[in-house]
Amino acid sequence: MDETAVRVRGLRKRYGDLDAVNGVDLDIPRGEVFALLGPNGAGKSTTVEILEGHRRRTGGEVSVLDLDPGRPTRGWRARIGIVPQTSNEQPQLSVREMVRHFAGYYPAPRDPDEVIEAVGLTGKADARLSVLSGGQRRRVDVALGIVGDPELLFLDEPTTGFDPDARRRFWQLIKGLAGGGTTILLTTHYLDEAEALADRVGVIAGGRLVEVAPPGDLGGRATAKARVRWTGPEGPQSLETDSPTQVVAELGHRFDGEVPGLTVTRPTLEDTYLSMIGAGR
Ligand SMILES: Nc1ncnc2c1ncn2[C@@H]1O[C@H](COP(=O)(O)OP(=O)(O)OP(=O)(O)O)[C@@H](O)[C@H]1O
Repeated sequence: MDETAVRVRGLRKRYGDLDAVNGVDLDIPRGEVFALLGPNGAGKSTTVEILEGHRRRTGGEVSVLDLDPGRPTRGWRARIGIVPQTSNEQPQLSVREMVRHFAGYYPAPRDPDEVIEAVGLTGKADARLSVLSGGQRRRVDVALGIVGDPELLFLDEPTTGFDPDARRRFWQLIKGLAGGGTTILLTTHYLDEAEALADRVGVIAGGRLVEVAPPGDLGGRATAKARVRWTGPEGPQSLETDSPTQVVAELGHRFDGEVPGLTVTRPTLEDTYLSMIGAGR
């Protein structure tokens, strides 16, 4: 068995004159949680849909769980789970009926009630989908994506519409799946989500992967200088430094105690991300 779950070389997708995906190379090892970040229209969904076997590519080579998704088989489909950006559920069915119905498509599904519990919908198991809130429906989508006990799970903007508590619970669920060895590829607009979940993040802008790195290293964050700010007798002061601890110690001496207005900051993932996609535009 290949230890690479997803292998992409020179992937291209053209819509008329538009190069929506323009030469993407990517390897995702088995067991990794990989987050694809990028602004609206960057090419995230197009890339993911090609990997899922739901969209034809214009060029390049793709292997997903050792198979070309351009020629999917039934057996291969059963090994992947998909939470698409928009779902087409049957509003007249209950949550339990829907999850059971989907479980029937897979050779070795998870227990539907356990899956409903995992997404926090036990109290709504008998409710029709038509009466659920937007965030609750999204949780049903996640349940349908995992009920087949997939080796590889695609999540396209999975927590859009979730309240903060539901997002945290969803993150726990994803961490649990990842801990059990499921490979996960997610797209998201939430930087905190990428930071909380992903082993590595790929930033895509204008159909190209601008960078792939662990969230802490993205755009040189790990080695970025810290900025120390304080207020001196001459007014607000600011200094960029590799050794903020030393600077703060010296300031402590100079002020003989508390340093007025002292802050030490490094670029956040959001700072880094915004400068990266700014450069990619
Ligand atoms: N079926 C299609 N026909 C023509 N153009 C398309 C089609 N699907 C997507 N596009 C275009 O391809 C580009 C990439 O779209 P894609 O949906 O992959 O972006 P995305 O990164 O997923 O964006 P979002 O964050 O808004 O979901 C966009 O400019 C979009 O308008």
